[in-house]
Amino acid sequence: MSEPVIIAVPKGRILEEALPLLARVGIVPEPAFVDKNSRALRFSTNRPDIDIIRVRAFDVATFVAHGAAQLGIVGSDVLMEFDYSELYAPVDLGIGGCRISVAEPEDMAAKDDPRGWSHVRIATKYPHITAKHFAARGVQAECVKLNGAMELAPKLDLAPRIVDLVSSGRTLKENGLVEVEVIAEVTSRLIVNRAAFKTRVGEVVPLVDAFRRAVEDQAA
Ligand SMILES: Nc1ncnc2c1ncn2[C@@H]1O[C@H](COP(=O)(O)OP(=O)(O)OP(=O)(O)O)[C@@H](O)[C@H]1O
Ligand SMILES: O=P(O)(O)OC[C@H]1O[C@H](OP(=O)(O)OP(=O)(O)O)[C@H](O)[C@@H]1O
Repeated sequence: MSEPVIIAVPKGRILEEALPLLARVGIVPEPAFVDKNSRALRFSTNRPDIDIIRVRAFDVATFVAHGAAQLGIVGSDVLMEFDYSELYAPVDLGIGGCRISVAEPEDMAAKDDPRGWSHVRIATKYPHITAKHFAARGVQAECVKLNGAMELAPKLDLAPRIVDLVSSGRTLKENGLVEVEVIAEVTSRLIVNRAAFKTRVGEVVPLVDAFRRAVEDQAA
């Protein structure tokens, strides 16, 4: 038998929604996958031809782009940030819904006019998305790269504004910030390594179809 197809899934919040979706596709990981005490990173599934690896959200795209995994589940925010040409994203999975937005302190927003900005300093995990968003209207964005807790930046004078993911808005509110611009809506996508799509077509195409059907059945 050939090597199993590897599906990369993020270990963060998408995982909770990804597990029922995988089950609808007919893929059930071994019990260690959901065992918080397990330190394993690669897991077998009920399908001998499919293994799952659990990696950080940003790394899902890297593993799949380099062909270390053939498929992956990842937020469209990550795809926008990295823009890997080796990735094909054929299915919107309809999970992990949120948006990527610009936010600033409430008191600042009351007097601020985004149309007057010419240069902005932004704390973010997404410097590429941020720079592109502002460059499109001639605003220069100076980014301070953080990996989390961006909401702390304005009060601690690291940067007056942030670009981060927003879902319920609770994190912004509890940190005295308000959303001033939505950059993009975000959902999770199924991604496929372009080379694997050709070289392992017999394994990859039925899987992509199964994910597509699982999403359509859920929506119906
Ligand atoms: N508030 C949210 N609501 C819905 N989806 C979200 C939200 N925050 C993040 N996501 C989605 O989940 C993905 C992973 O989220 P997040 O980066 O918060 O996970 P994480 O476990 O903190 O990542 P890591 O620790 O690897 O940096 C994001 O890329 C995004 O697509
Ligand atoms: O609008 P809300 O519903 O409050 O969600 C937004 C929060 O969710 C994400 O963080 P996450 O909880 O994944 O933690 P992180 O900071 O470790 O990425 C994001 O970075 C925001 O902080």
